[in-house]
Amino acid sequence: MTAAVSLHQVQKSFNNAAPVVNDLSFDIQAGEMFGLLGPNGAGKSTTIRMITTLTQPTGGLIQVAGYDAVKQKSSVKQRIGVVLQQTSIDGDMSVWENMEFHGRLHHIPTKQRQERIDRWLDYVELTEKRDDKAKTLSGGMKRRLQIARALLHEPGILFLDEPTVGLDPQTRRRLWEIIRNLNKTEGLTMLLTTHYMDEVEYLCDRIGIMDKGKLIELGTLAELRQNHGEGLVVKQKSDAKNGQAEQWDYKFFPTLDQANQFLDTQSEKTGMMTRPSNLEDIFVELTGRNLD
Ligand SMILES: Nc1ncnc2c1ncn2[C@@H]1O[C@H](COP(=O)(O)OP(=O)(O)OP(=O)(O)O)[C@@H](O)[C@H]1O
Repeated sequence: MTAAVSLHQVQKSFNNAAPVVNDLSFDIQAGEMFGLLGPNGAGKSTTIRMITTLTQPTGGLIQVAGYDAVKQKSSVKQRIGVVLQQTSIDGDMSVWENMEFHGRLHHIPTKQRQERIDRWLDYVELTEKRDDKAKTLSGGMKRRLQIARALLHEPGILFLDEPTVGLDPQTRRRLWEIIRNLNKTEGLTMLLTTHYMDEVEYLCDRIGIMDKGKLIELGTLAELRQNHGEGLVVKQKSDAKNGQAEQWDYKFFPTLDQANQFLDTQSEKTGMMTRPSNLEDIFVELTGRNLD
């Protein structure tokens, strides 16, 4: 079976400097919701820009729906929808006009275009705003408009770069539901990048963790927890006096039971506790860093 997206030893350098994406290989299967997680500067946006044909890799092979992302750009573009951080909507055009303009760019015939505009505006709950100027929309509504617009030519694969960055928790939840439904109900294959752990935990079937241009971990959350340990003993290193941040030591155990047993054997338990491990613990373990 051909993967929906396939990267093989992909590399990207700017101006002959050290690569910002290095030897990156992974596949995304049709219907999968894949999350690329990493701190700022890890190379996530560059990766998504290469897969969506906006930036050319300096090495390796990228295939999307079986087409080469360098040599068969237009075939790739027809099959993908893209919502990047800097994707622009025209603030002086109405919501409907933004959709119409995009539909015309894709040469979608009039009747089909009107039907799809209605369908996707309804899907992202913007029908009531169709005649409002885009600049009057809230941040969450703008993001929903970008998603509706990216779906107008009915791509099979959707790319979302940091879809909920800068949005308040309630607005993020609402977007998550839309994104999840697009994958689970509409069957879209999706790649999203984020530096939010909860976003990945909630939405993604599989997770790739990137750091410094490299893929350092790949699997389902359950697999990552199994690999690193499902139980954790946490010990406070110093208290949070004088405005200092609390510092913690973590020790992974294969299961929570084993973490509990370890704690029982300790004569001095002050400042120690056990809990199930999560993605953030694994990320810190792998990179020695917290995500901001
Ligand atoms: N056009 C460019 N020219 C030179 N360097 C670039 C260019 N685009 C990105 N970079 C560098 O590549 C590295 C990776 O950036 P990238 O935006 O891909 O990371 P990211 O993981 O998406 O982070 P963020 O969440 O901040 O966007 C950074 O060091 C960045 O400065």
